[in-house]
Amino acid sequence: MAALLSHAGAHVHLVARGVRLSEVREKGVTLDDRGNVIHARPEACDALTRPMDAVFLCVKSQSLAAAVRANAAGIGPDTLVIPMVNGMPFWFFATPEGMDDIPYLDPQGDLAERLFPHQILGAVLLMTVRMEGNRALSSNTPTLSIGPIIEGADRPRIAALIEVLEAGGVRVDLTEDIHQKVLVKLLANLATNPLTALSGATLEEVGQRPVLREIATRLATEFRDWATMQGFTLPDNDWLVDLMIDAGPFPTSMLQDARAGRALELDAICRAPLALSRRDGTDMPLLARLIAELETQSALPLSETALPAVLGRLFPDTAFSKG
Ligand SMILES: NC(=O)C1=CN([C@@H]2O[C@H](COP(=O)(O)OP(=O)(O)OC[C@H]3O[C@@H](n4cnc5c(N)ncnc54)[C@H](OP(=O)(O)O)[C@@H]3O)[C@@H](O)[C@H]2O)C=CC1
Ligand SMILES: CC(C)(CO)C(=O)C(=O)O
Repeated sequence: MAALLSHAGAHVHLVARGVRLSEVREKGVTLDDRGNVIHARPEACDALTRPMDAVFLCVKSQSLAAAVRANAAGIGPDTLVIPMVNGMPFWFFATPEGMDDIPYLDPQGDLAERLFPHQILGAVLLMTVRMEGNRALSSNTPTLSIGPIIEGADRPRIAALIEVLEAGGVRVDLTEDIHQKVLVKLLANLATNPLTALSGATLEEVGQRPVLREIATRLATEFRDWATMQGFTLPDNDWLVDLMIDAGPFPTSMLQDARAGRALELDAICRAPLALSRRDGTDMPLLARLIAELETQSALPLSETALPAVLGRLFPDTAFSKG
């Protein structure tokens, strides 16, 4: 994002730390989008020191609160704040009066304390990017749905932001229904990410292997049942299977994290939806068992030999583990 926006002429500050900060200071940033290489030199810093027009939060969901705390000086009362993260958003039940507490998403209240609902733009980013050294490798045109999360957002500021994004080559869809769009993405993430981190399967493999496809669609059904109760209409399981097959041999972001031994985004993608479902009187028993398995395994993803026994525990009532 920093490469695209700087390249289009915006004055971008890029916050980073450690080795990454030194690299960005020395070499700038490089985006390679299917062979189209963009190099740019945003202003690198270890924290923002004065209010920005807009702040994109591009960290993993579990790092959001710390990033906002460290960069509070960059967020004035009118700064637009765009959290570009997967998972259940901390702002989902915000009202003009403030943020509602969602388990796991803002444990110390940092986000609720520092951000006003009117300045937050919900976002769903469709982009498949991975870092290779200092280069970001992208395999699709970045597509961003953004939308205010409550009434009363600063429309002229949002229009100016969209102009900058589009000048950078980001396809932007300004939506009045960002809650719905976020849940559609979360349906895909919840049904596939934890399962791929456990099994090592790519999206295509989950769509093709009967036992994995069955688990993914059952997870989606559990989540859809909760969302339906909340008044949302989410796509059906055929949509999910098509998405997985169409994605090809793509390792989800959570599988990439598992392979690299990094922390998984389990709070936002799994634990928070499960807690909400229980709070609202429903449950997601299969998701609960999957979380428990992920929590107890010492190394992820599992080997092909270890996998059947674990899949058997997910479905104690059937012989699915043989699939
Ligand atoms: N990659 C993708 O294609 C997509 C990702 N997403 C979502 O976007 C979000 C970000 O993912 P992604 O970009 O892949 O994650 P990465 O882990 O690649 O990047 C996050 C970066 O944030 C840095 N960081 C974390 N906290 C701070 C801080 N306080 N100050 C400065 N830097 C910080 C990390 O630095 P360090 O290395 O020092 O820890 C790391 O470089 C996730 O929610 C992901 O699910 C959504 C759609 C697509
Ligand atoms: C591709 C997709 C939708 C898979 O759930 C994703 O967002 C991810 O890998 O995190």
